[in-house]
Amino acid sequence: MSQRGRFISLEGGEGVGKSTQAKRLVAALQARGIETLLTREPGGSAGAEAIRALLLQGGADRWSAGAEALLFAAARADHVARTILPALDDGRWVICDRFLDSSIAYQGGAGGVGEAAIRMLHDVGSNGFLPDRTLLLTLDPAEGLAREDTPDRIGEKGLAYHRAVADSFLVLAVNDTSRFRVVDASGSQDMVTDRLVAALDDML
Ligand SMILES: Nc1ncnc2c1ncn2[C@@H]1O[C@H](COP(=O)(O)OP(=O)(O)OP(=O)(O)O)[C@@H](O)[C@H]1O
Ligand SMILES: Cc1cn([C@H]2C[C@H](O)[C@@H](COP(=O)(O)O)O2)c(=O)[nH]c1=O
Repeated sequence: MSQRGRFISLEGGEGVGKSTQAKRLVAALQARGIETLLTREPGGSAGAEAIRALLLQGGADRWSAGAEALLFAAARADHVARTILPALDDGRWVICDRFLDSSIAYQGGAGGVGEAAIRMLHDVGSNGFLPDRTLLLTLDPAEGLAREDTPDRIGEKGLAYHRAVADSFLVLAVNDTSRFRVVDASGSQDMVTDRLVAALDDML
């Protein structure tokens, strides 16, 4: 039987480079002979991708923060059960572009739902399942938003909301230094990839 894979999430605000770096990280791991699956949230399974369309299209006030939290938790439950756990059980590593901490920072912190409520929904939907390591990419939110050509429904919520998201992410990282690594997202893409690989060094 193969050894269980590792589950790595990439987190951070809008435009910090998560999607770019998730692909680069997969390439770096595969170059080391590690079979790796790239996935994302919201999405990553058929049901979760259908919920993604509901969440990211429409006007900024289409959903309340509470309704958003429920939809993200439902999408995550499907994604964990149908995509993430089977890949880990097969021995593959999973790189996930956003996971639970996005819900805590966006809906829980900036949206005002609260961290405890988000964790409770995650307990119900996904048995409280957590990444082995979370890489938090940090960049000034104004710089990140300026990189986005076509912001989605949540990306359009305004700078104050996104500053609150960035603050919430940092609090999470400071409070759980065993799971989180904070990685500077400024500089060239190569520089950021090198920092991310270094932040996984002890697992390689
Ligand atoms: N190190 C970098 N320096 C400058 N631009 C970058 C860097 N990394 C990525 N970008 C560019 O910034 C934009 C956003 O990158 P990307 O989509 O990877 O960010 P993201 O964090 O996944 O965004 P989102 O929050 O919307 O998911 C893209 O145009 C990308 O090419
Ligand atoms: C998982 C998750 C995501 N969000 C927000 C963050 C972004 O604005 C979008 C996802 O877009 P991306 O370009 O694919 O990163 O959704 C959120 O508010 N809560 C979450 O749990």
